[in-house]
Amino acid sequence: MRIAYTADQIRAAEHQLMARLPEGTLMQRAASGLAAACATMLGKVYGSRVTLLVGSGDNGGDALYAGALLARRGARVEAVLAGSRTHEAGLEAFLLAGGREAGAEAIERADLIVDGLVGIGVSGALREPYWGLARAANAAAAPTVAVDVPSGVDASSGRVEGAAVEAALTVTMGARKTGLLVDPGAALAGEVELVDIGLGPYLPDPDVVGLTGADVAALLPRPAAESDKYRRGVVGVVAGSDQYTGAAVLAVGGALLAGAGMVRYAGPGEPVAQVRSRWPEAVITELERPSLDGVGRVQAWVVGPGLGTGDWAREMLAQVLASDVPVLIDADGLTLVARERDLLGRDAPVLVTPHAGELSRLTGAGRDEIEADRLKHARGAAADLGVTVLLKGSTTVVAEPDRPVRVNGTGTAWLATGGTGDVLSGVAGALLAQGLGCYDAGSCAAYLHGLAGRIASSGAPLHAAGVAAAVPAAIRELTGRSASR
Ligand SMILES: NC(=O)C1=CN([C@@H]2O[C@H](COP(=O)(O)OP(=O)(O)OC[C@H]3O[C@@H](n4cnc5c(N)ncnc54)[C@H](O)[C@@H]3O)[C@@H](O)[C@H]2O)[C@@H](O)CC1
Ligand SMILES: Nc1ncnc2c1ncn2[C@@H]1O[C@H](COP(=O)(O)OP(=O)(O)O)[C@@H](O)[C@H]1O
Ligand SMILES: [K+]
Repeated sequence: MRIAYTADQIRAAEHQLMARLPEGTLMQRAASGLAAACATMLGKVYGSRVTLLVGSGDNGGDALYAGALLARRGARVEAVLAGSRTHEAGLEAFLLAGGREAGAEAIERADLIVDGLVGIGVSGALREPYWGLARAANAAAAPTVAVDVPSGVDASSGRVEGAAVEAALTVTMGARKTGLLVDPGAALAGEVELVDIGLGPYLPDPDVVGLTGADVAALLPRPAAESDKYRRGVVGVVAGSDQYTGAAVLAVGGALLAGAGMVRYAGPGEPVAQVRSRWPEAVITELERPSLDGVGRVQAWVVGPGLGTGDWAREMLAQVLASDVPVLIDADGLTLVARERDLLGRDAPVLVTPHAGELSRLTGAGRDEIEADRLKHARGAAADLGVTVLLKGSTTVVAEPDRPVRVNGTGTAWLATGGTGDVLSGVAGALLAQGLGCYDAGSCAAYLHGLAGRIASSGAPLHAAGVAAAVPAAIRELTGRSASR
């Protein structure tokens, strides 16, 4: 499990630890970890050119002490002092070790840039001259190592107001920061290396959690020797319409390939014909009118993709929600719920899977605002609606009241293509039907879907059906062949 914390949580832990240690100990630990990471990146330290961007706070102090260590190993280290003041002891140590002060032009001659402008103490958009230095570092040929967080990224949310440093590596102190796991911050952090400064015992429950492949493998249901198709989990899919047939095919495919024991599909003539020809495995009910009578028992429903938003769709959604099993609502289902919130009043669990535009419809917040602070809006919606919210996008986040938000970064931007969300709804539905709760089903589905996207893409365009087809390979990659007994 990768865990991360807000700036406030880190500060509180630091205070407790600092009270037990001689002054400056933590910064020395941070600086030696940082210097070691820079040395690895440089390969050869002696004779290399390192430029430090030094802000007015302790983030700059970390950079200066690390710069001193590199200077002692023979690097030519220059420091651009950007703040109205500079960490005094750090600067003294730096100069004593042979480091030199320089102007912004030192950025261009560097082999490596160290971004110590601002860390967890950032507030708002970078001000000048930090802003200009961040841009110059981004434009330079040399890679940048960010100290603690890339300057300009809000450590607690991943939010970026204005410009931020684009790091090749972020060396983060004590514990990961939430903003390193959530876009846009995550995308700017590059690789993230954690330096242990002894904070562990003082850290509270994490703010956010990222599942690893091993975590997902441990959570994924596997068929046992005595399994049968009913006990493995039956998913019901109510998706597609005469106008949008593909959504039905893709959602059913996601469910089948994510390990459902059986998939029941119910819909009108056109999508039925498509699903029947594409997935002979599905058990299909062709509907003359919007009714679940005679469709049979399921352990979870997926409702909404391509369903439309007219009376038929509304009636199907209402009937699905009147059942006593978990329901995943996506796409058009979310538009209907946004119009009629009372539909969500049910006892059994609900997982909603909006993208930012759909969440905007549900909550009234602007789409850009949601994308800038995904955590806040997913958390807020989960609390307001009393459901589990899986917010899709470049970082997918899964929020449920009173639990750390789960974040997923396994995807690829190639997934931003029509229909991939329909596949995700099927995958998550299959996991719900197999007995996972909304929180686990949502976060495991996001992980598998992202991994399947990477497998399907392999650096080139993918299509949604290809993502569904790659789901078994994603599961195999996580669990190994032993899973298939
Ligand atoms: N306190 C400690 O013992 C430790 C601190 N650590 C380092 O200290 C950092 C936190 O230090 P600070 O609390 O001094 O805070 P920072 O160094 O992150 O930033 C504070 C300074 O940045 C300026 N600033 C804030 N927002 C700005 C903006 N938008 N544009 C321009 N300037 C801005 C403020 O005026 C302030 O002077 C951590 O990120 C980490 O790098 C680590 O060394 C671990 C140990
Ligand atoms: N930039 C991106 N990086 C990674 N994944 C992305 C990105 N953009 C979209 N995705 C993923 O692609 C899928 C798109 O789903 P959705 O927006 O519902 O599309 P559709 O309705 O066409 O199926 C989601 O799983 C989402 O998380
Ligand atoms: K920084």
